[in-house]
Amino acid sequence: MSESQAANALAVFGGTFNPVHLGHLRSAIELLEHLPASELRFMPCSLPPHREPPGISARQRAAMIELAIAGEPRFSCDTRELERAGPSYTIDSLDSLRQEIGGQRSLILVMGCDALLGLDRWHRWQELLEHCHIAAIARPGWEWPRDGELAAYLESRESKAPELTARPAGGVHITSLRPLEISATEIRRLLQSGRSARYLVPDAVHTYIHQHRLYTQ
Ligand SMILES: Nc1ncnc2c1ncn2[C@@H]1O[C@H](COP(=O)(O)OP(=O)(O)OP(=O)(O)O)[C@@H](O)[C@H]1O
Ligand SMILES: O=C(O)c1ccc[n+]([C@@H]2O[C@H](COP(=O)([O-])O)[C@@H](O)[C@H]2O)c1
Repeated sequence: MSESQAANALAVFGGTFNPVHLGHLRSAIELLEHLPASELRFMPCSLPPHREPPGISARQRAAMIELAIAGEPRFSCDTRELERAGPSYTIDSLDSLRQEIGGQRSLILVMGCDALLGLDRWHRWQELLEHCHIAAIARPGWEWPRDGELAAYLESRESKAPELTARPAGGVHITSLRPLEISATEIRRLLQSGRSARYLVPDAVHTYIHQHRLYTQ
């Protein structure tokens, strides 16, 4: 594979993004440059398959992503999960992404290691790596799973970054990036208790949250 093909990898960062914050954004740019990928798409889910429905609409969560990424040409917001009814299963999105980009381009699903540790509870989880690679961001305190089916599955597919960009799918790469201990839960809690979430989210997201009176109850 040529260098230009390798640099053409597409990274997709799925999440509830309720709201998107600087932890997501900084990790995304560091990961994009580490892999490297030519573009990274944030893919907000509509109905999270595995947790309570977010209190605000998927359109509002996507609008905040659009505000957060404005001016960064390597980032975009992929709204395909907003167009589907029912739970936003990642396998369905990967199917649809493959139809869009074809079978040859490297496709890298990005997640935090907390999400990776629950991978064996995802819908049709053992098919995910037929469609994509996984790049997982190691967060402080994270440990590689020691035993069980998931541990063996991940270990047998562990790959270095250049292996992810050299083929379309099938590898698992775990990398430590600058740890920013920010969570959407903490942001919602701050706002619910009347405190400020400023400087944990981009200013434009902060303004949007206040204009739309989000997370106040
Ligand atoms: N500070 C962070 N640094 C790196 N990755 C993160 C960070 N926060 C969340 N992630 C990852 O981003 C993805 C989407 O996360 P999500 O939208 O649920 O954000 P969150 O902050 O974890 O939200 P919540 O607190 O509501 O669970 C997940 O794979 C998660 O592991
Ligand atoms: O497909 C599934 O069964 C599945 C189960 C749990 C989580 N996911 C996806 O994992 C991503 C991270 O989820 P979350 O809850 O950390 O925002 C998000 O894109 C979810 O849709 C997907």
